[in-house]
Amino acid sequence: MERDMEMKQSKFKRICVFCGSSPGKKNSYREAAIDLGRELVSRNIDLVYGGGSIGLMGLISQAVFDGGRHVIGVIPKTLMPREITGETVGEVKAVSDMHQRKAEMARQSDAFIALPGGYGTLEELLEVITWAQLGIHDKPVGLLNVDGYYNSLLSFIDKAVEEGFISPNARHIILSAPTAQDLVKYMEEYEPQHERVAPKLNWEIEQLGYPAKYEVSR
Ligand SMILES: CC(C)=CCNc1ncnc2c1ncn2[C@@H]1O[C@H](COP(=O)(O)O)[C@@H](O)[C@H]1O
Repeated sequence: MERDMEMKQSKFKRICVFCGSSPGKKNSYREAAIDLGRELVSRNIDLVYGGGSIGLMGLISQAVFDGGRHVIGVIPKTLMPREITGETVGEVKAVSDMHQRKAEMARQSDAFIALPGGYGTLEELLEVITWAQLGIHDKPVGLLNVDGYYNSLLSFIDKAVEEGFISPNARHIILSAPTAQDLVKYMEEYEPQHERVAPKLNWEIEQLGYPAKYEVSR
């Protein structure tokens, strides 16, 4: 038993989860959000997410909070009224806008996972993939492909590789699996394979809003 716990100890301290502000139609989406929350708890991983209690965001944050791990909700001031996003469990970090929210979520986390979601989730997911491609970070990005929800996105990405718009190396940035257990395991084993195109520090400063004293001259 003790050995099991030991084996489950993660190299990640905090994972950022992007997910729908809606619950989706199938039970499996809601179950996957809770299951991922419990997987993080079992590996002693804290959660960073977009704040609030609506949709899958609410389910995962509650599961991680109930499991006794730290939850950080990063939420723009304009979305803070409870009638918009509901109650946030754990720590709340208020930011000024959506851009700052993404930068702060990225800065706080060691890896990213996308559960099923809509435009917001896709936008957040594609942004961290793009940042990885550019060498802004080298944190693993995982897609929890619940009931094949993301099959068409993955096919589209394969098409983009085939047509020469995404390099085969950059295709490896996205890890995917149908269950939280397998996904986190793959992410633990991830080694970046894509080439870096920019000096890392410059990008970090510009994109992730690092303190001005580190600013580089142009
Ligand atoms: C005004 C309005 C429609 C509010 C809905 N309430 C919301 N509250 C907090 N974050 C949200 C909300 N809607 C979208 N997001 C952001 O977009 C992502 C989910 O969007 P979506 O449901 O996949 O597309 C979340 O990770 C979150 O960062």
